[in-house]
Amino acid sequence: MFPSRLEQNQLKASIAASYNKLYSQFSANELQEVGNYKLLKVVGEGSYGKVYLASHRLTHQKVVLKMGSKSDPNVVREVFYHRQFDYIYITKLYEVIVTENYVWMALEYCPGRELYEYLLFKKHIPLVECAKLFSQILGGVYYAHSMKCVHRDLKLENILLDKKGQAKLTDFGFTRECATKGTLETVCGTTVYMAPELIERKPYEGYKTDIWSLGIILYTLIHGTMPFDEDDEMKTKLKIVNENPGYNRDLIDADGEDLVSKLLQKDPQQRPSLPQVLQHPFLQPYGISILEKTEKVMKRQRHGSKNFHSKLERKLLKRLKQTGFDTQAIKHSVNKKKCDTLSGFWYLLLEKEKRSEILRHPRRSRSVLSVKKVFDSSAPSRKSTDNPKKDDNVGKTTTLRRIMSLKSDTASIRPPPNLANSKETKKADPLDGVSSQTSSGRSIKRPNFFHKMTSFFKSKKQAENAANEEPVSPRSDSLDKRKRNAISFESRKNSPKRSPTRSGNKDVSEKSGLKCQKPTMIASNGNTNLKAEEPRLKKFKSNTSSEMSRQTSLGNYDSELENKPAAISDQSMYDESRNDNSKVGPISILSQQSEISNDTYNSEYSTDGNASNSKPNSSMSSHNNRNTSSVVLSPNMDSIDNSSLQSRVNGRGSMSIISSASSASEKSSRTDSFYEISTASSPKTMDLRAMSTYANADTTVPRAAVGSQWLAKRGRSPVGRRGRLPKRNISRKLLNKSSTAAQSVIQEESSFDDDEDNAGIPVVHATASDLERPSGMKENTALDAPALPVFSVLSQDNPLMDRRPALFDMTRSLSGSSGRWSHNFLEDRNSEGALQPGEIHDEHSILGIADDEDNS
Ligand SMILES: Nc1ncnc2c1ncn2[C@@H]1O[C@H](COP(=O)(O)OP(=O)(O)OP(=O)(O)O)[C@@H](O)[C@H]1O
Repeated sequence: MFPSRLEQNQLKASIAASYNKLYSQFSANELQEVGNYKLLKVVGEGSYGKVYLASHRLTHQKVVLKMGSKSDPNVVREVFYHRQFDYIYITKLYEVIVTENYVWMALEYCPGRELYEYLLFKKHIPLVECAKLFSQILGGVYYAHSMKCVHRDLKLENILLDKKGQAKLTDFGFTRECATKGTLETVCGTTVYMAPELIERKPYEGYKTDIWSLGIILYTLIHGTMPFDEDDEMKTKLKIVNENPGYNRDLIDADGEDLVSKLLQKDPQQRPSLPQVLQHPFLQPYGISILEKTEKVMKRQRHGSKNFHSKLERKLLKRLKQTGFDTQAIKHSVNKKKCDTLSGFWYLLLEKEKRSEILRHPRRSRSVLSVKKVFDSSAPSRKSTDNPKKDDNVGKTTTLRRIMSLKSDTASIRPPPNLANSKETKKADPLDGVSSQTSSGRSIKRPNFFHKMTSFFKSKKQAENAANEEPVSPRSDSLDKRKRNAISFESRKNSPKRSPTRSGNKDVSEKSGLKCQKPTMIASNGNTNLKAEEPRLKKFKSNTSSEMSRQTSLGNYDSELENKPAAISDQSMYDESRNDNSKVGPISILSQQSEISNDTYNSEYSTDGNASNSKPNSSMSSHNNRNTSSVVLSPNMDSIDNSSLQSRVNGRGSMSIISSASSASEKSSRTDSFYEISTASSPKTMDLRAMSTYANADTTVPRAAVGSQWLAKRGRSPVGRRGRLPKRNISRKLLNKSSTAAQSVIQEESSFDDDEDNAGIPVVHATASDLERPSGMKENTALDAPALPVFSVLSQDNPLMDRRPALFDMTRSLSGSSGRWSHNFLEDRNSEGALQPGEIHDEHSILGIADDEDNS
């Protein structure tokens, strides 16, 4: 029967509504999904855009999605190196999604955030905790070095804390391999972390400059201030080259000072090797154990230990196979480190399974029966944790009360919320677990006997607290002292009356906008005084690009920028567009939209992660602001009101322009991480490769060529999340035309290809002795560059103004089912000298490590 008119109208309305809904989904500006990941919230902001917390749609595992521009060579570099690292102290890169304009990296989520923020929160880190965290950092660096990779931008901001509070190395944007070059020339990093030889523009050994940066990190962790940090960048550099740092004896002990001074030797050859550092007394007992662990992992990987060998992996694989998955394809992706959809899925599923295993078989230490065991085992662990040097002393008095008393030293220092609430933290250290439960007041869902016991002793201990105070050790004493200082400082902070000094600080702090004045606590006779000259801890983002003068070792960094008004205006335009983006409304989570998006992502393009379109919702923005605020949380936070924080955030655009335009000014000294391109080389064409000289090709990833798009892109980079220019250089020196002949090669790694050609390719690994390069060894010229695949420089309309590596013209998602780079980039171009599809082939993976393994 023909529907009535009313029914017809209803049907029409329903169709129209569906149609409109579909249309609005298509035209939605807000980015909600990328590949298989649903964006949840913004957790940070990198050089090229926001960093999102996301959930993997198939496994519901949390990851971080970091956006990078395809046209940024550092992004290529980052992915290239990062995906080869598989170690517990390095953030895991699960998947890489390449869209039309962007590269998205799905990374292991580290809820503890940056070590920098943690340090700001704690003001300075107690020595024992320093030893532990620093050993973990060393573990990550040692692993990377053993694969002949140097990080070159080691700093507190590039170390994250995972859910267990473990340090993890991240941000491999400046990384390069040293297998083909003994000494490097390209100056990159962050000024305050730079070794003297870098400042002096000497050829340098990458390993040794990393060790210097580690020294800066250790010093800063202990003191809460940086050893060489002046408002004037030139002064900072002079200090780095000529002066030794001063030590605060209240904060550092003799071992610590010894280690820091060794790491900060001006002569790179005098700096110790990483195994030597890890064996240093200051780091014990953590150092040795991490050294052994790292070497074990390296050995296993070197010998090609295979994935899918553990019981859990085999079980999981079997289940997948039964479900109809192509397990061969999964294996292939994982073994080849493709970082595509399949390997991302596998890693995340495996993690989920591991977690379920742990839940199914909880640790005995958490059961009622193991209370005694926990407490017994806690004694030596505490002994080694809190005061390794007083082991004997502690060993004699391993009573429960003693343990709790020791515990109180660290319990007074609040960890970041997500660390405090971390179950894993408790697992890792039962005593810490007790502390976090009780001090954070976190309600435990099912209090068991262990928890009851804990609370009982805790309350008893509190009652007897003052009376039971025991002198423990110099180190613990100093912890106590600092704890008292911290408390005293807290009470001062809360006091409505502020000393003139502090209000003075507030002014400085508010005016400067960028620096966090950090009062130093000088404990004398139990009293806390504020120093008139207060050191500070600033955040040094890799956020500006400065061209180091090649004429003078301490020359003007910024002269180049003055000649680049276009780049600066591009920058401001970009800033404006970013501001606009932040005004967009909330993202709604649309189930239907998700389905549609998924289809899209499974097609050739995963998704379009267009930053200009990826408009975060207001909640995201506000979260981001919160984020930013947390960055400027200083010890002096009582003196920084919200408005000043906000003004800093808002003032970033102009600040970034000023700082990029100014020369060695005060501002530029604060925004001083850069990647110098003058010694870098442009991408190589096949033709050029044959005829060119490769002078100064310090890297093997693509570099800016004459008037390259990269320059323009960098110029339009968003303002860094801390109100400064993006981390890496904005001003890349324009190379003259001939300099395009100075080439770099993209070392295409085997896993981007599907074939098995590279099976059995030798893997280069460094031994500890390899890492000690003879001082006289010079950097190879680029002629020594390995015979690796080369991508041509394909000019577009204007060959001078648009030279960029063809790699960036790819239009196929890396995470696509085939995982092949598209050959589209070879088309529609002035293809003189262009690389033909057949020429993209597997080459020796210099860094190829064998197979994945279970680091946990
Ligand atoms: N794996 C992660 N887990 C949690 N947060 C992360 C992770 N990676 C990055 N973030 C957050 O995102 C912020 C920016 O990330 P990151 O520093 O790696 O980006 P970037 O592009 O290198 O930025 P910049 O160049 O400004 O340092 C970090 O400060 C951190 O807060």
